[in-house]
Amino acid sequence: MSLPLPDGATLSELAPGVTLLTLAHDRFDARLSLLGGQLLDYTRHGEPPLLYLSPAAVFQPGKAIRGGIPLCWPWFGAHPDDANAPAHGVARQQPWVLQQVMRDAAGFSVRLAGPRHGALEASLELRLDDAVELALTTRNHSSAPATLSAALHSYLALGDIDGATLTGLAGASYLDQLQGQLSRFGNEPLRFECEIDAIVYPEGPLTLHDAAWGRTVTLSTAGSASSVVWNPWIAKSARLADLPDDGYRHFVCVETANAGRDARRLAPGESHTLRTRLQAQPSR
Ligand SMILES: O=P(O)(O)OC[C@H]1O[C@H](O)[C@H](O)[C@@H](O)[C@@H]1O
Repeated sequence: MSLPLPDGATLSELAPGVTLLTLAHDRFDARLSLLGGQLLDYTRHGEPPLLYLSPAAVFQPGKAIRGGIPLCWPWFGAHPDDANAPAHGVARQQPWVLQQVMRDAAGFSVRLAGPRHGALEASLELRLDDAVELALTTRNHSSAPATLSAALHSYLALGDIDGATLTGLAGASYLDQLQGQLSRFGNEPLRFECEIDAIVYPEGPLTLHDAAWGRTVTLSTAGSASSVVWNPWIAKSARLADLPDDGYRHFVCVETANAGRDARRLAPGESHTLRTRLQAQPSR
């Protein structure tokens, strides 16, 4: 029996083996790929998109989709001891199972079951209304403790990288992944003027300010003490086949995470939820 879908929710095939859930609401439209359990876009009517989806993204089972909110799970970055394991874990290349779609006056709630990796099992809850909320839960089914790292790898769309800043990092420590160095931010907002790839340890919510579109996006998190800030800049954009050469101008990844020293140890039977809420607002 197929899953009952509320008004405004439809399933279709985006590409061979890639199922798409489209959500149409009076106030916004969104699309979610069951490959990767990945929100691809969310756009409030009359506003620019919240998320960047690369026009050169590849939609193919076994490949990660460049853009939206990929789920890095159950490890972030390179596997700690297997050089052949895929970067950012197994969740983003695998099909997730749609379990429930509900609609109310304000929006949609969606529940997905994710892949299992060893003793770890993932599930995802999404709430889409005036904001976007994701909760990625990991359960350890083993009788032994297990290590987890993860990220909600949101590609936040920008009108233009020029004039974009990130606030909420004053005095925060960070691991510069390009230099392999631990450092600390000063009090100035972070500007984007070159490649950046850092695991940051903020004390509170981060806000991305976009001068070109005159808006801010605030990320409120729970179950997380780290975020990853990434922009590939010019040379890396040119190297990435699934990103246009000027792609770096149109997004910054601000990824709510359990990464670096914020990786978690799950006791037998324990579960952990990594949560983020993305709220866009006009700049004041
Ligand atoms: O190209 P991907 O595997 O999707 O990774 C894209 C980026 O993801 C994160 O932000 C990492 O910190 C970066 O090191 C990586 O380059």
